[in-house]
Amino acid sequence: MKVGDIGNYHIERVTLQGEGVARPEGKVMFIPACLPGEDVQAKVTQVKKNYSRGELLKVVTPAKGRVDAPCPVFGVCGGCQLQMMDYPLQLSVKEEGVKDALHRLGRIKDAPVGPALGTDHPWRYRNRVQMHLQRRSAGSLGMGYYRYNSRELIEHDDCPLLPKSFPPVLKAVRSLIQDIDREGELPFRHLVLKRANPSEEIMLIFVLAEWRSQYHSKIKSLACQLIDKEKKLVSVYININQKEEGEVLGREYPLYFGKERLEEQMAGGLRLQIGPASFLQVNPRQTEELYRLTAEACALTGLETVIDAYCGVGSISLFLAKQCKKVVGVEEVEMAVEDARQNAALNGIENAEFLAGTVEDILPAYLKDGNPVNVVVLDPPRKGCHERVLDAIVDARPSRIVYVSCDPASLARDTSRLVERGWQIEQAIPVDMFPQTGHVETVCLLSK
Ligand SMILES: C[S@@+](CC[C@H](N)C(=O)[O-])C[C@H]1O[C@@H](n2cnc3c(N)ncnc32)[C@H](O)[C@@H]1O
Repeated sequence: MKVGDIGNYHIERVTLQGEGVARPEGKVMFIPACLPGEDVQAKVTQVKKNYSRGELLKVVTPAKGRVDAPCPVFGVCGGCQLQMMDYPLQLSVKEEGVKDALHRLGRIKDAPVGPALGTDHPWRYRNRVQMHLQRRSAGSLGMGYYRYNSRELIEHDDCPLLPKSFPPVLKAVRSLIQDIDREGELPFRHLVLKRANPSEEIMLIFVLAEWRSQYHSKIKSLACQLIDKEKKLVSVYININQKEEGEVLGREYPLYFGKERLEEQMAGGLRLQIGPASFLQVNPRQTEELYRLTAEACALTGLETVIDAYCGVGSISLFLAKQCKKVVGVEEVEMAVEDARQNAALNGIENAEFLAGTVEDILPAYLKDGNPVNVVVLDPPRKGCHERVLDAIVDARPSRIVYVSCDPASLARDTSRLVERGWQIEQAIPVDMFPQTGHVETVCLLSK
């Protein structure tokens, strides 16, 4: 096989990245945008020792579940991977993706997984978006997502995952920046929109490469005109991020206009104040399901002490507080911890305590001091938990660990460490928080 060869291939399965897997000559070949069971024609684009890659030329025999992707930039934009599948097939691919990670990466053969919990609203579900800004010339500003694995800007006015209220705000931002900053003086890098439910109020965060006092008047004019024009836009923040690569948001927030925080209200009546640096789950409907499953897995009787590690603004802690004796949240972003403390007060919750710092620093010391723990909830970012965290939890001997994961690979790695130490996966339920994309959340209950 060599680059440029054209051949017909049978797709055995699909990865969470939306790539079909074929096995020509016994070696793995990845071909994007294929469905399991399809016969396709593809051109070889890369040949490595253990695998190759191809470009899909034609679907020869389409499989059940193939649909036309509605978004015109699907396949080019890096945001979605599964739009060419109908929704039931997406759910089964996610369930298989979690099983495969636990079985193959975690070497946990008998983990009971699934079925994946879907949603009635697989479009326009996101309450947060990050857009990248690039100056094309002094008078013209590009705004969009990046192409997969690249920094090339893919411009598209109406991403079908965003709520209807976002595109008008994005258009107004672009046109006002072009009016107010004709010379291209302001070093914009990105912007972030966050939307609260059910008020639908929006916070806008402009990310700049640096801050200089002479930017103040232009920024003020931009923010005030935007807040005046877009009625749902109630808060504008400036964030400074000097790094070109990596995280979109930097640590400094030198300025804001309008409201300091948004307020999210959950179905059970829980109110959450959200600042600009605080994490908020992106799919509010499915978040309710995620937290309901988390609470079910915790099986609290009112007598337990719960640790909520990686707690953000305290959402899971406060969701569980009424069902347990005490909950202790740990979070590294100080602004989020301030939000969490305010949120406890706002909801009249007195049995929740929040500690600021990394879980790997705080939790081992906290548990070593002999503080009691019955149930541990872990909801780490994609990279998963530090080994120190898992060791400290094992030594503290809680009765349950509920691992809420947004990455099947790190879930597999971390749970396999726990399984090696005598823990057992009781159940792992994938929750589809991110329809059309290859991302999947999993609520995994472990006991000993
Ligand atoms: C997936 S979010 C979960 C937040 C929260 N449980 C929720 O449902 O909204 C992960 C959180 O962990 C925080 N975080 C990331 N790494 C951390 C670390 N090493 N120690 C403590 N917190 C961390 C992030 O700031 C973020 O708030």
